[in-house]
Amino acid sequence: MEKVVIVTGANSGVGLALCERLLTEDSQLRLCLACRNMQRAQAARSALLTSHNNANIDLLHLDVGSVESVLAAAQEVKARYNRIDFLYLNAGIMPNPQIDFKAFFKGLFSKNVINMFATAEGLLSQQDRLNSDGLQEVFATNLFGHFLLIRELEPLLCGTGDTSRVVWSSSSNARRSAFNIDDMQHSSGTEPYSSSKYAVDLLSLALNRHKNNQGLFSSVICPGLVMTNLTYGILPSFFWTLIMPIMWLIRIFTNTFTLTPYNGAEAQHWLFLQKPESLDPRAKYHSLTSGLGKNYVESRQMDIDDEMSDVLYSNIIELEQEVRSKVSKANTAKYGNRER
Ligand SMILES: NC(=O)C1=CN([C@@H]2O[C@H](COP(=O)(O)OP(=O)(O)OC[C@H]3O[C@@H](n4cnc5c(N)ncnc54)[C@H](OP(=O)(O)O)[C@@H]3O)[C@@H](O)[C@H]2O)C=CC1
Ligand SMILES: CC(C)CCC[C@@H](C)[C@H]1CC[C@H]2C3=C(CC[C@]12C)[C@@]1(C)CCC(=O)[C@@H](C)[C@@H]1CC3
Repeated sequence: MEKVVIVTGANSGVGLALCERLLTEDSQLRLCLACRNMQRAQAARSALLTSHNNANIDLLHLDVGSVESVLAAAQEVKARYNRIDFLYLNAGIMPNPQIDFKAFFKGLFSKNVINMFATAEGLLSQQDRLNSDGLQEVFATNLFGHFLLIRELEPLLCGTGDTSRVVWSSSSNARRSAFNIDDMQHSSGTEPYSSSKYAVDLLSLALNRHKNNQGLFSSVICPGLVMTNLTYGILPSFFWTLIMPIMWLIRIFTNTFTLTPYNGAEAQHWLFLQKPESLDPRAKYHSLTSGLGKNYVESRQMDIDDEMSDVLYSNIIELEQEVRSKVSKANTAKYGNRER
């Protein structure tokens, strides 16, 4: 039977490279590119079809940062497919990143230098804002929209008789100290990216606890530092190209500088080939590239605990209920009590 695979944010970077790799692995796939911009999605589809001309590639309009878009996209998915084998939750943003150059130069001469390059700890801050649903944009995009999508697609992910998999794109930048359970959207901090990725780690653990018995398995990956639109938002692409030899040098010491989207998609590709029962719910699967350019995957234990992950799960379910009731009130105001 053909596998149904959905990839969010599939039109560029690691998501697009993953699609390419999955089609090379399994030419019978039914692959769905879930993107917010249909022109870019169409371009990605055309690019994939040039190397895989008989591939089954569908497009889906999905803005994970918008509740209305997630609900509409989920309806469309349920109309098109009767099960989902893999849901890659890859879309992500890091808006308005700022580098703390003072901390960078201080870090260069400290014994923590390798960790600094691998995790960017203490180097980056971002400016977040509220979106039109009244949610913090980074939280809404990197976490909540994807969670709502899973909830909407539960009939296709849970209890279909087969196992289904969700694979979250987290980061080695995820840090417990950037996350506050009393402010899960990170409305009053300066590290919304790190906070949202730490919340992803917690949520994946909770999903496994709540859904494994229904056949749904959740995993978390980090693609390493990859040259994509996300990193070109931190420093311009010409600068990254200029310092590429330095990056290859650093790779010898950290292995986390995967640098190309193809290398970055190693862990997502590897997970596609694994049996869900063999995976560790407390592990993050890292794409790594050695100094000699060899790709491999390493699982590392996440800094998470059951209690916090359970509290976050309940808080997010609560937020989901609030959001749903807002949507239903807005619909009643717009259409009256008529069936829609
Ligand atoms: N690059 C890196 O070094 C690292 C990346 N990651 C994670 O990997 C994932 C992929 O990022 P990467 O490939 O690097 O970056 P890109 O910016 O190249 O890709 C991000 C993708 O997500 C899409 N996207 C963003 N916001 C939304 C939205 N609201 N709805 C739907 N799609 C959206 C983008 O679409 P559009 O083209 O329309 O903007 C794009 O296709 C992210 O989750 C990122 O956090 C983790 C660690 C390191
Ligand atoms: C290498 C150069 C000489 C100088 C680059 C300094 C910084 C801009 C980078 C050092 C570590 C990088 C890093 C990220 C962004 C760019 C750096 C801060 C990430 C935060 C990008 C997104 C992620 O999710 C992380 C895994 C990256 C961790 C390392």
